[in-house]
Amino acid sequence: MVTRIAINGAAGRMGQRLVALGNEDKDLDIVACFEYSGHPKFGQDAGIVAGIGELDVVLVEETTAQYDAIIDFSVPAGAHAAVERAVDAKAALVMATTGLEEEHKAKIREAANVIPVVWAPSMSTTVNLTMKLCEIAAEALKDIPGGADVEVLERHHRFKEDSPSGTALRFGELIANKMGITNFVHGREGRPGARPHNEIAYHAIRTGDNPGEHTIIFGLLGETIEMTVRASNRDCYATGALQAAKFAAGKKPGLYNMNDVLGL
Ligand SMILES: NC(=O)C1=CN([C@@H]2O[C@H](COP(=O)(O)OP(=O)(O)OC[C@H]3O[C@@H](n4cnc5c(N)ncnc54)[C@H](OP(=O)(O)O)[C@@H]3O)[C@@H](O)[C@H]2O)C=CC1
Ligand SMILES: O=C(O)C1=N[C@H](C(=O)O)C[C@H](O)C1
Repeated sequence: MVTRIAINGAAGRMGQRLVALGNEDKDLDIVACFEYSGHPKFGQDAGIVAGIGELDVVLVEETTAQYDAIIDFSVPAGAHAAVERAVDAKAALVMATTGLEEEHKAKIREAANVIPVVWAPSMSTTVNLTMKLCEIAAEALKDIPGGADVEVLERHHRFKEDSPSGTALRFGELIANKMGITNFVHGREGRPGARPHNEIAYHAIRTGDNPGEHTIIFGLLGETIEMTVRASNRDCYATGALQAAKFAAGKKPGLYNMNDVLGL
């Protein structure tokens, strides 16, 4: 069965890869590509913008095309619009945008009462697998004598607008839940004093064109374990999101994550 998809933020870095890879997938049909009307590429063919030649799908704000799923990699305002579009169209929603405010998150949760929603800060297989591994480590180390200090480092391209990454925050949340940690800090400066155990620190690095890298450190007295997961390009996120769209289309309403999609 072919899944008809719409892509929101289609002229962006991720949007272009979704257009290119979605077009190669015989089980998918790209029927709509959304951008906001002020975008410099608005009205242009989405395939040309993505560098794959004409697709006959133009960057628009509205469409009469019917779609089974909408994939959103945009900005918070764009994500808000994507939720409304999905609910109006009774389509599945794949929500990938990070840096959302509580009002956007509440809207996504509310939408999941009426449509299927896959929502994840990273659509990458290896990132989601690393999250599982970190949960195992956190469970094993939570009561270790001397304590285990958890620090989450992330590196992304200089254009990234939110910080720390949604993925870093999710790593912290999952580990904190396992270890009973309640304090979170962002970097350190001055003289903060000895590190308390009940704390996870995030460190966000922004350089060049890095498509995404996360290192999770569990530091003990006498030994350290670190897990690093690194993207070589954006296709790991795009293929995951396309897989999520196929998974969600036709599912019953509810909130799903990439573990559901990937069977992790
Ligand atoms: N979950 C995951 O696996 C991943 C999530 N992400 C997240 O996806 C988001 C997008 O990343 P990326 O593609 O690198 O960012 P880009 O800025 O390259 O792309 C976002 C696109 O959305 C456009 N846009 C802005 N406002 C709207 C709107 N109201 N409606 C529709 N489109 C709009 C932007 O236009 P303009 O450039 O003019 O602002 C741009 O074309 C980020 O939040 C990022 O963190 C990224 C990779 C993986
Ligand atoms: O903006 C990006 O590029 C990425 N954003 C996501 C995040 O904030 O976690 C996922 C990925 O790391 C790439």
